[in-house]
Amino acid sequence: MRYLTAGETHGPQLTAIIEGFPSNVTIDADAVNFQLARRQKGHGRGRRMQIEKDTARFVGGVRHGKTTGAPIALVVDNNDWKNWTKIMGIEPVEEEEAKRRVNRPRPGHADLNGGLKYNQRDLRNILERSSARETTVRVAIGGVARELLKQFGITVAGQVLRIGDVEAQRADLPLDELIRITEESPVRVVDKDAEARMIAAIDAAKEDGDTLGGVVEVIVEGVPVGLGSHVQWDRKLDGRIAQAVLSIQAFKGVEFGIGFEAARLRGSKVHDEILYEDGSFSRATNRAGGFEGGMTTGAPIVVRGVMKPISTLYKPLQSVDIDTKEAFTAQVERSDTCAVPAASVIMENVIAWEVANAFLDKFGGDSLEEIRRNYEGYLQQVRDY
Ligand SMILES: Cc1cc2nc3c(=O)[nH]c(=O)nc-3n(C[C@H](O)[C@H](O)[C@H](O)COP(=O)(O)O)c2cc1C
Ligand SMILES: C=C(O[C@@H]1CC(C(=O)O)=C[C@@H](OP(=O)(O)O)[C@H]1O)C(=O)O
Repeated sequence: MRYLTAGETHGPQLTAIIEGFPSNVTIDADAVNFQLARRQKGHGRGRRMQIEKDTARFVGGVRHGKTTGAPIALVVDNNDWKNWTKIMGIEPVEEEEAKRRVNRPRPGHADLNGGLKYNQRDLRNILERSSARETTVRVAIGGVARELLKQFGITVAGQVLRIGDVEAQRADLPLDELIRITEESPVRVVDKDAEARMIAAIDAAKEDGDTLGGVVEVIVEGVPVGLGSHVQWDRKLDGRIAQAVLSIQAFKGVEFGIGFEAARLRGSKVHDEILYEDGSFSRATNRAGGFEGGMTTGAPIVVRGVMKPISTLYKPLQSVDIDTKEAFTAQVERSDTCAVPAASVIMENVIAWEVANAFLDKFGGDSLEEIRRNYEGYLQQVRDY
């Protein structure tokens, strides 16, 4: 499977096309929209989230609630577009005022690199596309992927582990409970004490015109052994997941299982011993986070991602005016203070897509029925091994 997205943050809509999705999968539009609603929540978001009410509009590939095997096309409208029609319209505009030109690049955003690379003197042409607004459709795509995963009992959930210097106690709960509890938290944690301190830290950063990043953990349960492959670099599923996580705007690091901690431990404290009980293989621990050789071990996938602090600062950093080349502070665009809770939902959904894609690579078929036959045959092979 593959997908492409298009659209600008203040343009009319974000658009996605998914190619290669199998037929006969029930698409619960409410479940997809639930993912979009989750992405809009979280303490620390700016005013934009009050303007938008994101919903996915399916415009191809789904009929009477089921996929047909044709490309799935979906659209998320930007409510804010009505305030930007002149500035973001296709037609040329003359007045400088109507352009809302950006000429003082924000350190940490895509503005300067993008301007130089695409030879754009209005950095709005860069920020409009680099904006994390694009993640609306990626979350909708993840929501579609989850509809396939659901058929095979695969569940994805996330929690925030850190915001700035406040660390939350990691909750080790059944995933449905984790989803239910984090859903009620404005910072997507289970640890109530940390929740209060995280909210206070976000408020303090906002007060100072500053921003905060953090750490997010995502868990995938119900994956069979053997998704991904050791035989070719780009078929390693941990590698694909890492790329997907790092493709989320502002994500700068990724780790699996005990992750970077492995660097300071001996091998005996890192690897997961192999057991054979009740007719099947298992592991004493899951320090590897569900991967060996780029393939799933059958244990839950455990991935953490690091999000840097938002780069638009209301007390802006030093920058340079691209016209005069004079020192100036960076431009201030309406912005979030902290988007780590929202990013946890994005991370869940981009990972859901990668797992669904690897699932199809392994059990590939054009219809759900064909995939199910292949899947069940493989499970029998594993049982008989
Ligand atoms: C959910 C979410 C919301 C974001 N909101 C903002 C924002 O309001 N202002 C901002 O400057 N950056 C925001 N970002 C981060 C920028 O999009 C990102 O830093 C920029 O595209 C440059 O890419 P890079 O940080 O990956 O290098 C957000 C990121 C995410 C995931
Ligand atoms: C629109 C979203 O996030 C935006 C991501 C973003 C950025 O620079 O990445 C900048 C802000 O855009 P605006 O200036 O329109 O408020 C965020 O609100 C969203 O998540 O749906």
